[in-house]
Amino acid sequence: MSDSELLELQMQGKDWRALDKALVTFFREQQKLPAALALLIGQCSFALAQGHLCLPLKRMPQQSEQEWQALMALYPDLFQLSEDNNQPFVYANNALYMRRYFSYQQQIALYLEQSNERSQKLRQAINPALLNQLLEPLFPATAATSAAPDWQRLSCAIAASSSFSVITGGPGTGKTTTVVKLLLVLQQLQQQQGAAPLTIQLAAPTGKAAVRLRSSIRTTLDKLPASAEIKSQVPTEVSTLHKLLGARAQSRQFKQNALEPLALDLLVVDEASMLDVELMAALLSALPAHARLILLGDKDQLASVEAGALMAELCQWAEQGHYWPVTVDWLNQLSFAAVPELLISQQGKALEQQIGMLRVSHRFDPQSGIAKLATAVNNGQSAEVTAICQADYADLQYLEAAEVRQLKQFVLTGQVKSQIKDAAGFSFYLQTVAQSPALDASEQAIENWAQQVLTDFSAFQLLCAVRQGPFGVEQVNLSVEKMLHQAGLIQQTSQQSSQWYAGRPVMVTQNDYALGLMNGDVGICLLRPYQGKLMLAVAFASEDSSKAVRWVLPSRLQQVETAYAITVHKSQGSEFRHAVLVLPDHFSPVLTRELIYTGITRAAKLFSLVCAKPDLLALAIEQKVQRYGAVRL
Ligand SMILES: Nc1ncnc2c1ncn2[C@@H]1O[C@H](COP(=O)(O)OP(=O)(O)OP(=O)(O)O)[C@@H](O)[C@H]1O
Repeated sequence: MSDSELLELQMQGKDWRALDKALVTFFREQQKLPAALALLIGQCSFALAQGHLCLPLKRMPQQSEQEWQALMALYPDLFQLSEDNNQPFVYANNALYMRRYFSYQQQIALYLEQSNERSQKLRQAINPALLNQLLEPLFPATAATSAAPDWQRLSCAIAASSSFSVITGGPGTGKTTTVVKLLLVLQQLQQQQGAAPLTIQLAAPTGKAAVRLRSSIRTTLDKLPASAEIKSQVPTEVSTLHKLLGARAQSRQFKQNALEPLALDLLVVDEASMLDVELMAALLSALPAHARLILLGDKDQLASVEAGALMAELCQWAEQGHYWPVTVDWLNQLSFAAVPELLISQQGKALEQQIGMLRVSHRFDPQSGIAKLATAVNNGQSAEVTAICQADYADLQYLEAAEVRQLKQFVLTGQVKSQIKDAAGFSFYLQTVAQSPALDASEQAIENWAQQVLTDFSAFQLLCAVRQGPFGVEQVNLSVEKMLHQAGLIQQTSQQSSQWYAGRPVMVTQNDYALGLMNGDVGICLLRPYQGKLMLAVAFASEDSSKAVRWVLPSRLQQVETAYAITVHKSQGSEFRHAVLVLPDHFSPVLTRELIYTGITRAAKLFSLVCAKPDLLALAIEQKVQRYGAVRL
């Protein structure tokens, strides 16, 4: 097929977004581009939609790389090949970038390079004996730590002596616990050196993740051995990154930037797998030069919806360690058990010396169904995954359903196996919704009830892999509503004249700065008493610790979707007592190992897998996310 025919096909087809097509039309008209280059630009723009930072030219086999370069060289105002004239496209690392994304990549790479140097100096300046003394009460020796290194202790030491560091680990491996201990260690170091306490800020990419981190920091801090004075120097408030950076409506620019940097000495960002390169670049711009940055997250989770796979890339070698012998000598001074030789590598990069991986889950017994399933999925063992699904685990249910309506009973009770307690289907939270307080109830009683509804709702969540089709988020939500309506648990559905009814869960789909609601926030519509009458209002968990619930009038919520089912992407940063992953009946490129792993690890106690077409599970597990572009050059 000729370039013109291929271009025509894409311009008329469904793959490219309207934005990709508009870009091609614009440059074709402005620059009289030949079809081949127009196709290249269209594919480069479309690559971003798929999460890539760039388009490697090897993905455009119509011409050799030299031929592409020669073609691009004919349009020096459009393509940067050597000299930088602020052209909209940049050719580098055998790939074509849109300038903005090339700049983000360069900025992050430069930061990593500079922080490597700063970290090496910092590590040399810290006395291991003093550090050991501070680690001792927080990470005492146990039978386990004499047999294998205590990775929480060592990750804490790594982060304490780094300007930039990452602590990665699966669910319940103690990322929060470790970081709270780290903050106590750092504040004690300051005290011992007669320096002022560090100004620390905690942040997360979504409101839900921020609320979760806040409550888990508080519980952790209470339990730890440290003086009240030192504990008071560890913040318990957690902000969303957008709030911290001062996001502005209708603008990509933040209030805090290189000219107005954040007033802090140390920033901890949780759920870092959700960070995309644009947000990371904005964060780095706003970070004062002396400040430390610590990222927490699970490297195996789905990458951000936007371009880049930052966390996976930073932690590319975390599993293997890739620690230099000198790093291991240093770590061994702080460890009860020696770091295994397998984790030593002369070839490791400076970045790897700043990464700690937590390797033991304290939430899931390694013999539990959830832990075994998550591991088998991560290792790509599809036969093992099928066997685990069929086996009899108390925390795992497997259900095949060729049509959504077969899920009716399951949606109400959450139960497949009769011996499983607390499976909590949707009838669980709807019972709480029905127990509304009396008309003259106090505001506190109303708030307590709404808070209980929100908690009970998070006991059961359907997670869909896709949006469209019979098992996609949209159809599943409609079907569930119908089932709950037929069961008399809700009074109407959102398809009726007024979309709003008591019990309707909704997810915000766009940041609304005026209302203070962020994309991904979940609220529940309730019939609440107000001045002697009943009125519909939507309750959201409050990020502000002074109150538990924030009320918003339904009429003010323009960008929301019903949320009995949400996509796995949107569930990142959240945890549900019983998480249900619903796989579709057709293959889709979004079905990947990372997606299945992310779905499974949203479950705190019970995980159910619903398969419309069982063979798709193995296919999905064999498919790993691949994203082009690299921040570590
Ligand atoms: N070394 C340990 N020994 C025993 N229990 C621990 C240890 N570390 C953490 N825990 C417990 O394990 C649970 C999970 O810890 P934590 O919340 O720190 O993990 P996380 O990795 O941040 O989890 P999440 O997956 O929610 O991000 C908590 O109840 C915590 O108290």
